[in-house]
Amino acid sequence: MQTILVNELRQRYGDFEAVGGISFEVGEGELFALLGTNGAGKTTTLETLEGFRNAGSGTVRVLGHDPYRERRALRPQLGIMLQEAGFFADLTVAETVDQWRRFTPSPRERDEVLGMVGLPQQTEVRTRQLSGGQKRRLDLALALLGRPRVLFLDEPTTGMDPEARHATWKIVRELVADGTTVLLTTHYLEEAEQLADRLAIMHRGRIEVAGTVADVVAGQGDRITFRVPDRVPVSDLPTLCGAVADIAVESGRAVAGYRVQGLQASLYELLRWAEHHRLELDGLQARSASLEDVFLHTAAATPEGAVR
Ligand SMILES: Nc1ncnc2c1ncn2[C@@H]1O[C@H](COP(=O)(O)OP(=O)(O)OP(=O)(O)O)[C@@H](O)[C@H]1O
Repeated sequence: MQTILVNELRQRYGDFEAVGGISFEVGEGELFALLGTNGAGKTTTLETLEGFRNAGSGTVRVLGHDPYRERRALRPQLGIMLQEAGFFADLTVAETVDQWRRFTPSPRERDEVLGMVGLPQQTEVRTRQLSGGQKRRLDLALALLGRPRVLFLDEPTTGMDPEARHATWKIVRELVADGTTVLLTTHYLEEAEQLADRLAIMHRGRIEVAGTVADVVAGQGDRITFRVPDRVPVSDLPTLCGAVADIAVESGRAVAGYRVQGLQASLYELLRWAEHHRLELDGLQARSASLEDVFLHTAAATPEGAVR
């Protein structure tokens, strides 16, 4: 049995289809990241899995349960970190945790969860006085109180400084190593690269690409870029193993960018061309595709407002 199963899920808000028939599965102890452009439908998908919304159509299962209809059975096994924290501003951190402990079966001790998320010094601070990153950490502490089998994290590290983000990644890695299944959404591609066993990139309600980071990046080609030399008209730039240059302007200079299959042969052609024309190639870079390249390519493929 898959811990999380989504099959042909569709969700509408009135006439607007926010999720347009997506499918994916997450196995026990796996971390799956949902990436996507703004408004792609990630939170709507997460809210459906968390049992806050009934599936418009399609099938959704978490630990074998329908999360909306069987919420009562499922809820104690879930940890949920929403995008916006909803704390009582006048309660202290300790009071907030204590209040949540009352509603949680066999909860972790207060000191244990605050220690896990790195807030042991803040017990007497009122929640309204916490920084944005500390609020996210308190939110994570509350999601971990019930030792969840499945953890939903909606942009868990937004507002955190790099140190807090790395500390949070460490906590999440340890939870996954202990067998917790995690579904997270993030806008930080590095977060997905660091944590995800598998990921999916959503755009306008659809999953455009999915797999391991290596799967997703494979087949995207490598990148060669350089500043176009002043005396070379753009129309005279070479093709590299059949690839044509895309021209971008950076700091007032034209930059040629090629998406090529296989760096070595393409670089060889480029360097031979430069040698032949006695050109120095400023800012020459050659590298493999990154998750960011795939993300930007996916977002550009069907821009907002375009008809599919
Ligand atoms: N309650 C609602 N009523 C109407 N439209 C909504 C509602 N909630 C979300 N939407 C719309 O549905 C689409 C998907 O929203 P959703 O919040 O799921 O996207 P997201 O991928 O989480 O976006 P972001 O990365 O910006 O948080 C958006 O266009 C959003 O404006």
